[in-house]
Amino acid sequence: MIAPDWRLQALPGVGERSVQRLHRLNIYTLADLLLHLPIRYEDRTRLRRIADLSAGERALVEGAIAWSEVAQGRRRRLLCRISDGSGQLDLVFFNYPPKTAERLQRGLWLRCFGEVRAGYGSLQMVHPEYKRVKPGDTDRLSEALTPVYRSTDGLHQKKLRSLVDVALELFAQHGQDHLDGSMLPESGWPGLLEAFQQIHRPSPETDTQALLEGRHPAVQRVAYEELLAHHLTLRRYRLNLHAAATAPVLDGGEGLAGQLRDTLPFELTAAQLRVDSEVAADMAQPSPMLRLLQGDVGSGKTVIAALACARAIGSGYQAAVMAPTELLAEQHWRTLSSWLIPLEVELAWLSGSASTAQRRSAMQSLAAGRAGVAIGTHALFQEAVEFFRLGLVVIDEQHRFGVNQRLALKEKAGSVEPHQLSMTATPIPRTLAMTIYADLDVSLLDERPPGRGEVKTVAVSSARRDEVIERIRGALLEGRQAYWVCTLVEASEELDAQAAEETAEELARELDECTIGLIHGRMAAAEKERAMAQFAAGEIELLVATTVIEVGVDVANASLMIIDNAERLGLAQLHQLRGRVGRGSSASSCVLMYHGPLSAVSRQRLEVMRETTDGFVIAERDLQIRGPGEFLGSRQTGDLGLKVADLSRDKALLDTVQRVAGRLLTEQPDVVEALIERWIGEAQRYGQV
Ligand SMILES: Nc1ncnc2c1ncn2[C@@H]1O[C@H](COP(=O)(O)OP(=O)(O)OP(=O)(O)O)[C@@H](O)[C@H]1O
Repeated sequence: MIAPDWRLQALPGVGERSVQRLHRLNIYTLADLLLHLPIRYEDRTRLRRIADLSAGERALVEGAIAWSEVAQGRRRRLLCRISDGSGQLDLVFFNYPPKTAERLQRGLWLRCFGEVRAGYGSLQMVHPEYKRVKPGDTDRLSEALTPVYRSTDGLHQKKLRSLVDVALELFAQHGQDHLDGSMLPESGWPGLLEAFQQIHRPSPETDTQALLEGRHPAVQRVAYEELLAHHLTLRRYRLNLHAAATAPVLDGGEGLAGQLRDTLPFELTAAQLRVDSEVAADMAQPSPMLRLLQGDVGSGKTVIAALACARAIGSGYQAAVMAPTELLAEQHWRTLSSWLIPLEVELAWLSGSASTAQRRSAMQSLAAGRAGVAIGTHALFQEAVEFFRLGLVVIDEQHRFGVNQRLALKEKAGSVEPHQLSMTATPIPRTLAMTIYADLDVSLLDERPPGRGEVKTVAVSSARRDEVIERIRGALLEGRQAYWVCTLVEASEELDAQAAEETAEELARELDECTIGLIHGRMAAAEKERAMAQFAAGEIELLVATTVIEVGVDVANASLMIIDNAERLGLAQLHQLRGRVGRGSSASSCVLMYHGPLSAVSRQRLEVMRETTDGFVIAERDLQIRGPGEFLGSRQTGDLGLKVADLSRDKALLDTVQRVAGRLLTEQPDVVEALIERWIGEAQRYGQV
């Protein structure tokens, strides 16, 4: 602990209202205050001569009031001219309190801080901060640059500054630096207290740009400690979990899993066999499995999930399969039904489009233990779904669920902890995965099932749209199917849906001999399902879609994809979309159609897409081009709850974070506890991360 009482309420002058306001800024403890970094700095350490000022800068000046007057006009304003002997500056106040005009009388010596602007014939400051001082009294000038923080209504900069002051003071008195030089990635970094002082109270010579951009060693030092604390929290969580015998031992399902393998229409790949045995070994343990299955698009993750379900059911337990969208849940339901119903497994389908009666009957069959597998979207599982004996949870598309959802799920299983298998089609570079998913074991499906056609990718300008249309016509005439993906153009789903509708109409005119279908996020679940089913059955030849089809959609006969406005998408999303073709044996193509001149980043992305179809290579390149923010989606990085560290800016720190974390966990558990306590807080705060 840094201070005896670390809550905000314990601070002098902090009442319930201030606490509420601080919460709005995500500040819950004194540590959070220290991690609330300035967004800019102001220099109030030295007085400037008025003659030296120029418009646009913020400066501290002083001078005697030469005259002041109330100017009537469209808006009444108080004008007050000060002079320091070198020059003159006008102070302008609108809507000023009546007392101000009385107070600011000729002859008074004022010290002002504000932004200098060009006025009529002279420089001015509008609404400067000001105070009366004695001429020449420079003793009380600040010694450090003045930080400006992101704030909220009713919480003034002054108040925030004084709270940070108190936090710094308490840290200086009670705070301990737990990391010695050998645990830091670089020598010469400041200690923690010094780092906070340099950030919140920098000396006038400090390179503030480096501070604001996070390159400064002081910010790096804090970011490093924050990353370390997060990583330790996840690793400790995993260690504790492994030590606890709270999960059911699911080792009785080999028979059912074997039957499933025998009835599949294909042989498992070597990678699938390996991952299946990793999963089986975990499930046979009395500590809960927390495994992340990373498989590139089309690598065959669903069958791994099905085998895991079979193992749970064969051991007398139930499984839940959760998907991020209705569309995907529906697809899982179709696939798993076709594989498991022949083995006499009952499935409960918690569809959003099912009638209340159907839903109720599915829930009853789950509660009574008749249904072995429940399938639905994440939202549906949050409702009052009761299980008879839940032993396994499969979560598809890991990166769409934050850490909290991961943890909240456990509650469904009562006193036992279900085994958990997460699946993601977004390959995550190793260092990143190890840092942000340190609580999970990772399995890789790094092999595509045999017999898949190659996907050729081209980038074309929208000026060549006519050629693209002809290409679609050709493919459809050969009996193939195609996707036309409209990417996010408008800020709203509604406008996007509209744009997709218009595109579909346009294409219907241009390709009038073809059957064209439409699917977008604003359609009712049942309508979407119908469109998808028709496409899967070959009744629709060209499917115009928004990015709702990004994940999971699996139609082997579709061998051409046009991505319109491809320059707007990140690599991960492009890769996902492209993964919808090349799922059958015929050769496929993906046309990335771009509009207008390309930015350097877009050009690089399209090049990467042309060069490779390997998701892991793409992920690495994505990280190089843009960093993990875009790569994981801002939600995911946001969900990590990092305040200072930035995974893309600070990726060079991650190796040391892992190495030092390993050492601390084995050699200095007390330091581990202290770091977690200080930066992450107690177990319930972990839930908020
Ligand atoms: N070993 C295999 N041999 C042949 N086909 C396979 C094999 N494994 C899976 N498949 C088939 O490959 C297709 C893709 O599998 P699946 O939908 O599980 O992929 P995925 O990993 O979920 O991909 P995505 O993330 O892109 O949706 C399915 O039609 C599936 O039946």
